Amino acid sequence: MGKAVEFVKINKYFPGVHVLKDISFSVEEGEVHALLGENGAGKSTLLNILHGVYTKYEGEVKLHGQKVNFKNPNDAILNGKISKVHQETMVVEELTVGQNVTLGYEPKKGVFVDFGKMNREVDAILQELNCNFKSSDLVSTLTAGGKQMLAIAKALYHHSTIISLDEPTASLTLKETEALFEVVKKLKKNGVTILYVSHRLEEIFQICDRATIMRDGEYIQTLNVKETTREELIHAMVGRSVSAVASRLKPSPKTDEVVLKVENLTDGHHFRDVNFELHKGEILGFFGLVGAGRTEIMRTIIGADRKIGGKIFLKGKEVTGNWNTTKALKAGIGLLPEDRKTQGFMKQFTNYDNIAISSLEKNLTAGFLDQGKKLKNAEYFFEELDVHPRKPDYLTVNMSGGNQQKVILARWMSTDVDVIIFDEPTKGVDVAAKAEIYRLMEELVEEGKSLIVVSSELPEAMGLSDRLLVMSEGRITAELTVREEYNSDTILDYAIGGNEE
Ligand SMILES: Nc1ncnc2c1ncn2[C@@H]1O[C@H](COP(=O)(O)OP(=O)(O)OP(=O)(O)O)[C@@H](O)[C@H]1O
Repeated sequence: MGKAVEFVKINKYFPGVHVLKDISFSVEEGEVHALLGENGAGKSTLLNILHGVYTKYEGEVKLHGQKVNFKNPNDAILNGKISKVHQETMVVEELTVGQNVTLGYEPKKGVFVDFGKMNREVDAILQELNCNFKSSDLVSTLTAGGKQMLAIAKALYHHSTIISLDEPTASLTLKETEALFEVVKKLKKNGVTILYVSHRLEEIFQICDRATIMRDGEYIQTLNVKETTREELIHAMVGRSVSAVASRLKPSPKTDEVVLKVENLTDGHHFRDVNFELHKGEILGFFGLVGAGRTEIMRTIIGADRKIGGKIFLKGKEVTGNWNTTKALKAGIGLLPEDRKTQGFMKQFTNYDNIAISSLEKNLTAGFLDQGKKLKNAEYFFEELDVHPRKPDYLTVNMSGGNQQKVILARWMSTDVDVIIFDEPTKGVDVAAKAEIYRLMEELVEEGKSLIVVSSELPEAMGLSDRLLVMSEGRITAELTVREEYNSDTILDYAIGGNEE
C-alpha cells in the first residue's frame, strides 16, 4: 500500500512563535492514524496545513505521492479529495440535509437544482452510513451526532479518500459514538484513510492502527497501537509519567451544611422532579450520558434557563424573582459551561483579562483595576495548569483549543463564588492538565468551596466525586454515597435507565 499523506520537514510560524518544527512523517493509505499530543502541541495547525486553511508554511505536503499546496479548504476537498470533519462543522440549519451535503455543488437539470437527484444521491450515502435521517430532513432537527454524520456524508459526496476527524466524539452520546466507530471501520474497509485527533485515549485503542505523537511542535514518534500501552502513549506525549486516572489524594472536608438545595425542579422539557442537596466542602458528581439533562439543570440553577416548577435554595434562602446569571454570581454561584467556545471567553480580550472577568473585585486596588494583580493571578494559573504558551498577555483566541479551556477554568477557579459548577471540566483537555485540574479542585474544596462536577467520563465522575448522582433521560436514577462502593457496571446501568430505583 502507498502513502496517503506525507509531511516533509513542515515548519510553521505565527508572529513570535515557531509552532511546527521540522515535522516529517507519513500516513498509509487505508489506515486509521491517530494524531496525539498535549494541548498546544500543534495538531490542529498541522491539520490546517493539510486541509488548505493555512497556505503559508515551509516544507512539503504530498497526497498519494503528489506534492500539493491547496489555496483553501474547498480547493482541498475538490482537487485533493481530502475533507476535515470537526466539532464546529458549518451547517445551515434552515436547509435540508441534502442541500447542506451538496451545497455549492448541487446536481443540476439545466440551470435548476435537480432535487430528485440530490435526494437520491444523498440518501444513498446516508444509507451507507446507517443514518436514521433522510436527505429531505431539515438540519435543525439533527443531533450533534447527526451533524457529524452529515459532515462525513459531505466528504463522501465529494469522493474524499482522506478524512480527518478532529475530536469527533466530544459531544456524542454513547450510541452515536458506537455508530461513528462503525462508520470509521467501514470507510477503512473501503480504502479511505482516516486521521484521528482525540484526547480520549481509550478511543485510540478501539479504532486506530498507528499513532503519531507530537510534543511542543515537534515530531516525537509513530507507534503501532496494538504494540503500545496507554502508559507508553502518555509518556511519549507528555515526556514523563502522568497518572491518567482521576483519583483523590485527600478526603473532602465535607460538612452537613447545605449550600444548595434543589426541590422538584422541572423545566418541562429536558428534566423533571429533580431533587438534591450540595454540602459545603464536597465534590458532588453528576454522571449521565450526553443528553441526560445535566447541563440544562445546571443552567437553570444559575438562572441561564427558566424552570416551570420546583424550588432552588442557595444557602438556605429560596431563589425567587427574576433570577439570572448576574444575580447568581453575586449570590456566590457560578457555572463553567460545557460549550466554552461560544459561552466561554471574549474574543478581543487577553488571557489575563479573560481570567479576571468574573473576579474583578479581587483585582481592585483603591477602587481601580490593578493590572499587576490580574497578571499575577493569571501567571499563577498558567503555571498550575501548565498553559502553553506561558503568555498571559496573548489573545485567548490565538491559543489552542485545550489551552483556551484552561484559561476559562482559571477564571472560575479565581472567582469569589463558593459554589462552582463544572460542566465537563476536562473536555478537550490533555491528560497532564486533567491531573492538574483534579488537584486544583481538591484545593478548592479544602478552601471551603463546594463543587458540582458534571461528567460523561465515568472514570472521572467516579474518581473525583464524594457523592455521585446518576441521571438518565431527565431524571436522577441513583445516588451513590459511599465512594468505595462505586461500581462502573451498576452506574452505567443507572445511566442507561435500565436499573431505575
Ligand atoms: N493564530 C495564531 N496566532 C498565534 N499563535 C497561534 C495561532 N494559532 C495557534 N497558535 C499557537 O500554536 C500552538 C499550537 O496550537 P494547535 O491549535 O495546533 O495545538 P493543538 O495540538 O491542536 O492543541 P489542542 O489539543 O489544545 O487543540 C499553540 O501554542 C497556539 O497558541
